[in-house]
Amino acid sequence: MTADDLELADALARVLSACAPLPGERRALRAARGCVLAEALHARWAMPGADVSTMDGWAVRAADLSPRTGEDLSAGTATARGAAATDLSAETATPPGASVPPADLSAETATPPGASVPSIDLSPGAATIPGAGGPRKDRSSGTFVVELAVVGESAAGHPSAAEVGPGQAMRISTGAVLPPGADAVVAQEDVRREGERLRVDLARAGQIRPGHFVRRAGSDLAAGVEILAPGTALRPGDLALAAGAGHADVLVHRPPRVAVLCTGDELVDIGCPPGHGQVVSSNGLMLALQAEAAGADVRDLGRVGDEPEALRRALADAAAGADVVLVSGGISVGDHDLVWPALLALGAEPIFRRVRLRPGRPLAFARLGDAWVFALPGNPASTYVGFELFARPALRRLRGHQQVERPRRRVVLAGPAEGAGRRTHCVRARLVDGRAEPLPSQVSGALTSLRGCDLLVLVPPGSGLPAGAEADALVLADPGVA
Ligand SMILES: Nc1nc2c(c(=O)[nH]1)N[C@H]1C(S)=C(S)[C@@H](COP(=O)(O)OP(=O)(O)OC[C@H]3O[C@@H](n4cnc5c(N)ncnc54)[C@H](O)[C@@H]3O)O[C@H]1N2
Ligand code: MOO
Repeated sequence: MTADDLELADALARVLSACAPLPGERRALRAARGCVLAEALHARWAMPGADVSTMDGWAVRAADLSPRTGEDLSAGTATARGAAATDLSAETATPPGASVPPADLSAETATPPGASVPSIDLSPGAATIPGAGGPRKDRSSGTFVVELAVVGESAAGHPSAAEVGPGQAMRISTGAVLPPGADAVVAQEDVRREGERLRVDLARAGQIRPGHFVRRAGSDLAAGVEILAPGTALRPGDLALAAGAGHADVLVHRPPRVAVLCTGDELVDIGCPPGHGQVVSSNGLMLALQAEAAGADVRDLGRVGDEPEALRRALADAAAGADVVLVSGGISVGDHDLVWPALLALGAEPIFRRVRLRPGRPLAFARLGDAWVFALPGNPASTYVGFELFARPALRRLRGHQQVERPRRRVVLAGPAEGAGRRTHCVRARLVDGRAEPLPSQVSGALTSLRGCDLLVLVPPGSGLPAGAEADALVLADPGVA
């Protein structure tokens, strides 16, 4: 027997248990935004594929700029006391007055576990700063410098096979592969090039440890790891990740095909001035847009009059090739409400006929051929609410989403909300200063009862709620965001 007069949760449970994610189809990445993955994606290679520089500068051996093991830091001739820390020559980029950036010791540049890190104390008062080529105190600036010989270049897309030997430095650009022999990068702001010599100001460059300004091979992703799980709703960043990790297309759940049909002799097309007793058919537009926003491919079948044979044909046509049919109007009990009898005449399997909801009580759900049919009441707010509460979760389930309902939020009412007796009253509201302000009209036949609607406040069965009371609400969109 057809279920009738269901509680909201019961009706939704029946809808969701009926609908399962649609089969997968392969899509180019460019066409997969918003789709839901039907497979696990793995990285086809490590990222980055090699050690690369994170700065424009010079590839060096960190040991050349660090104290040698066992060196007596206290007995040297050079002293850091009073050393000026900045080199404001033309080649350095730091503007006058700007502070010298500290060495980048973030996770990305940090020394790998197990590597030994010689420490250099560059503070005023520290004794000596040895270096491979012999760090020396610059007489004019008073700072400690290491001089390195310039050898070649590694540019992005043009790796160098040449080795950086002790006492040497190679020009390197951001994203370029670290050449053999080098294990760190000094930013170009921290050095001065003098012909074929490179002068590294140690007070300015800070501690240069192996891995400094280097993004290690595989530090982002190791080859073979899972990058995106099945069920992921794909966003631009996810698709970029898939591309970078070696994928040009993805297996996603096929989007549901939705047919939209409006019924009623009184309806006229959008753009036509209604005659006496006529109404512009706005529900078809609204449902098509709501379904598209839920990720469906929509076929708008326009309108059909209140004539049984024509209605049966239109419904059969709508169901052919559709996963979901959204039909508006003609689902109440009047002499001209012909949708339910037409569905039964077509052999549809009824699932439920009515829900304890206002607006949207005469709302039916059935299976016709291979399509799920939502017969939504014709009043515009009833159509809208019925779609949001039942059809949208169904479309999202078909599309493969795990989260199918609108986010729920506990809200405080800025004004009283009327109750609907034995029914849950789905009050349309705006979000104003964090509170739910019921729209002035709650008439289900009034289009203004949808204007600027941010929230559907679920007022439980009963006599209603006063201003200041709390209730659950479905959040339709961020305020002001389409
Ligand atoms: N005796 C009873 N009468 C009604 C009951 C009931 O329980 N017993 N329920 C009422 C409730 S609640 C609703 S909701 C409506 C639903 O009726 P229908 O689904 O049959 O809708 P229609 O009669 O076709 O239209 C209602 C209303 O909406 C306008 N409409 C219809 N289609 C469109 C469209 N495409 N675009 C814009 N507006 C549309 C239509 O002109 C009517 O004004 O039944 C109550 N009656
Ligand atoms: O159920 Mo109706 O949708 O209240 O107007």
